[in-house]
Amino acid sequence: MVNVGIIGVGLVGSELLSQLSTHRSSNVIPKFSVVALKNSSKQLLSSSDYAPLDLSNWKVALQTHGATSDLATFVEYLSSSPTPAVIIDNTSSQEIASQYSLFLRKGLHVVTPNKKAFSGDIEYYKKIVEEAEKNKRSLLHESTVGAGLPVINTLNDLIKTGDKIVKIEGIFSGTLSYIFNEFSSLSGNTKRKFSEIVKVAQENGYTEPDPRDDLNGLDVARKVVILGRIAGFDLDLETLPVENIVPESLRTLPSSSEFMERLPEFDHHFDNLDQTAKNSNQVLRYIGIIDPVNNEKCVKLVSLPVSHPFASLKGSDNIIAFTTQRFPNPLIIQGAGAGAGVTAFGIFSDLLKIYDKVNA
Ligand SMILES: NC(=O)C1=CN([C@@H]2O[C@H](COP(=O)(O)OP(=O)(O)OC[C@H]3O[C@@H](n4cnc5c(N)ncnc54)[C@H](OP(=O)(O)O)[C@@H]3O)[C@@H](O)[C@H]2O)C=CC1
Ligand SMILES: N[C@@H](CC=O)C(=O)O
Ligand code: NA
Repeated sequence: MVNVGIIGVGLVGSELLSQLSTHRSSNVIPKFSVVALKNSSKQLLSSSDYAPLDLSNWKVALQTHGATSDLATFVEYLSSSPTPAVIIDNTSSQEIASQYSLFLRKGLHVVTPNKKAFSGDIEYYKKIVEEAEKNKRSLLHESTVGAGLPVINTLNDLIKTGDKIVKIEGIFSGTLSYIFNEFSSLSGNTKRKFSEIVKVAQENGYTEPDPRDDLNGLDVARKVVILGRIAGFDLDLETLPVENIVPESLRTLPSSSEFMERLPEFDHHFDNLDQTAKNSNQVLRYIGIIDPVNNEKCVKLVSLPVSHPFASLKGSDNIIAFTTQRFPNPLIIQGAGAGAGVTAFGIFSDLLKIYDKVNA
């Protein structure tokens, strides 16, 4: 049995709990026991015998019986588990990401869709990767790129088996994929306004808590940095060229709701960009590139001909193309790259890897 503590029970965390609960009830011998839950104000720990929490009622239990949130107590409880324990960080918090080093030293495995630790300070990134290895603990983050799509796993396998990366490029944002697939096409469908499409992306659970973190290119930049580092390039958010498509006067608005209210003022601006692309029979797409051969590493909005593979995506699909020494015709991964269900799937598949490892 692997004991699990979950920090962050928002969109992704709630879906993960639902998937774990279904898994538990359909397996004769359960693999996981969720013994601790936490959001930013409350936490719920099981008893000293680490009995599984009742997942049919966790929201009410956390709200009514939860103690005041305290990370030190939470970590102490999990690290005293008599069986292997995993901490899952389903937040986008820098504060939690900066504690992975402690979690690993306390003997916990770490699984997360939070990109901060892997795309932030490079020394901290190297330190936690080393600490995981030294302490023989897993530090898995498949859902940080392409949600549940097997992107990190594939890249790790390519690198560990000695392949050489020639180029990585793709559409790495479910939000920006959805927005431009809907907004910029050459088909004659009745066109929706840019701001309306952003709103639907938010309602569908694709966006970051503040959609400006998608539109400013930062979320894509983080993913490019994460893949670049795994591929052996010391990429940094500070130096990576990033095209920010948030209209300048909306960048400093204090809340995401104010931003969403004012975005319609710029619908004509996005219409103009689209029209310019259309004039040369092209569509707009937001892409990321790591191309060491041509020394190009960046994220940007581009116009592509409709015959380009990135131009024909659907919904929130991501597409990631790895060109390598062994795959001169790129190895391509494509599918839904955002949303609670597919993100929780990636976290769950990381958890299963840990279960298999500790039971090997
Ligand atoms: N949505 C998607 O498609 C994808 C999301 N991700 C990543 O998944 C993560 C979660 O996203 P999502 O579920 O949409 O986010 P939400 O905002 O819905 O949920 C975040 C959760 O984290 C909790 N939280 C925030 N800060 C802290 C803290 N310091 N201590 C304890 N709890 C905290 C919040 O608690 P409270 O409510 O009390 O503040 C809330 O429960 C993010 O890192 C995101 O980038 C990755 C891939 C795809
Ligand atoms: N906001 C992100 C969610 C996944 O990382 C996206 O749109 O891709
Ligand atoms: Na992934």
